[in-house]
Amino acid sequence: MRAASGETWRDYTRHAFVEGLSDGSLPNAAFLHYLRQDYVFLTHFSRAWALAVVKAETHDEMLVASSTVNGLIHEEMMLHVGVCAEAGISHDALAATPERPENLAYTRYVLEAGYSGDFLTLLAALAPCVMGYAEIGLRLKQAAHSDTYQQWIDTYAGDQYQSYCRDVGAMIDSAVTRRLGEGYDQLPIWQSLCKTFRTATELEVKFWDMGLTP
Ligand SMILES: Cc1ncc(CO)c(N)n1
Repeated sequence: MRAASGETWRDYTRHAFVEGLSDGSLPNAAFLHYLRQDYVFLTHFSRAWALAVVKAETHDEMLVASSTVNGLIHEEMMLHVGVCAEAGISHDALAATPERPENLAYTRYVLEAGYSGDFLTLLAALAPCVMGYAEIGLRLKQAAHSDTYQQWIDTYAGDQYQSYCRDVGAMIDSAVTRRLGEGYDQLPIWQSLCKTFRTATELEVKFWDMGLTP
């Protein structure tokens, strides 16, 4: 799916916002604005992963989907609450953040994939988020020339997040072959799943664009 998304994957994982996190040149106001939007994003994104629990077929799929829901709500969202609290933004203020249209477009796209699509369509819409941030986190950990955004980088490069990413990847692989068989990439449905993945990746690019325009 990543290979089929072409340039878009690079636009997402090498975005100017990401490079600003890496070298510390990202203005703090842009970072906090992004974090506030991302908190709202994660609220809806957790709901979309909860739909994956509902649409799963096996206990293994349910285990991975429910762990992801748990990680999003108990860990990733709490990181945002903590960083914002240090910057003087209360939990109430964070929850009251007005949602930007770019944010709304992305999360509702993913939720809609879950409401009207099957399990694989939902996973194709969810995958760029988890996979992309894990990839960005690892690269920045190796390349970062500044410690300004170290906590953010460490979160996504850390063992916990990387292990979520591996579990989700393995679960997607087995969910695809379970439903479509080994020759999955010869089927028309595969093209449609790749298109969903690519659209979600484009919406990640728009999310970073939004981050740069507080
Ligand atoms: C927009 C966006 N994509 C991916 C992640 C990773 O969970 C995130 N926190 N926010």
